[in-house]
Amino acid sequence: MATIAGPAVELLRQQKKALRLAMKRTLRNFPLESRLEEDKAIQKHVLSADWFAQSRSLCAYLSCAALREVDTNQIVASILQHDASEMAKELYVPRIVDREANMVMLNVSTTEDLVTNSMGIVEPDFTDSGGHPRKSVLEASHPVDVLLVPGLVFDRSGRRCGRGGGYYDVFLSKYLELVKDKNWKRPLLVALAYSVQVVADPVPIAETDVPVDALVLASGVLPVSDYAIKLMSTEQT
Ligand SMILES: Nc1nc2c(c(=O)[nH]1)N(C=O)[C@@H](CNc1ccc(C(=O)N[C@@H](CCC(=O)O)C(=O)O)cc1)CN2
Ligand SMILES: Nc1ncnc2c1ncn2[C@@H]1O[C@H](COP(=O)(O)OP(=O)(O)OP(=O)(O)O)[C@@H](O)[C@H]1O
Repeated sequence: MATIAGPAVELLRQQKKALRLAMKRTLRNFPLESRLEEDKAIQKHVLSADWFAQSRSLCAYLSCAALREVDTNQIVASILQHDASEMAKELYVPRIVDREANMVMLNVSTTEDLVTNSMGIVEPDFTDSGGHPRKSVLEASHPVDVLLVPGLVFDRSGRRCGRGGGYYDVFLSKYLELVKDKNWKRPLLVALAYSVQVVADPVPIAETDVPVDALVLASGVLPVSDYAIKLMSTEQT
């Protein structure tokens, strides 16, 4: 096996590296006004979706402007600033643990819980303001309904290429395993992407890459898995 897997793995690594480089260039050339326009439209689609309104617990990434990630500030603010008439939603956000692709999703209840780390990414501390450890989504007594994931390149089948850390792939495989073990309802994996981040050719993937169920684009919500098509069928673009 090793004689076959070796060169194949190396080829895939090179293909992904080239794809990431090309997409970073594309994003640099994507005009700011278009980016802001799409940020607004994408977040509006999320905020007005039934699957979002009905969700009680979510994981979401905290967008990094320098990385030109689709903005999640309005979504995060909306989750944290529910008014008395609405049911509160629980939010978990990523926190890097080490350089070995380990990441946890920690519960936060206010934007004051978030601080910018050395990589320019906003993250929560491991402990809350009272010094108590924050709850990890892996320790929660119930599953999240929706996971909003970042990424660099996507195709229309939901294949995803991230920044190369493997953080999301490792976390998602762990989390989906837990969901299966507990017999929980599977969460919807939803990626937010600018129009230029969806490519026509299939994104090269390995067995460990976890595809998403749906993409939210400026043009609308695009469910891609059978699971998402069933759950989001009224919202296809
Ligand atoms: N907003 C956000 N939070 C996240 C992620 C993410 O992609 N976006 N992650 C998802 O994994 C984890 C952090 N992983 C990261 C991986 C790479 C870079 C980064 O700055 N990469 C540079 C290149 C750095 C280099 O090659 O030396 C880049 O992509 O331009 C940032 C975060 C957890 N939190
Ligand atoms: N479930 C997993 N278990 C162990 N290693 C993994 C797993 N998933 C990915 N990796 C490893 O992580 C590294 C980066 O993977 P990949 O290129 O798929 O990351 P990415 O999707 O770009 O990043 P991210 O998931 O952080 O957005 C690879 O060496 C890959 O083998």
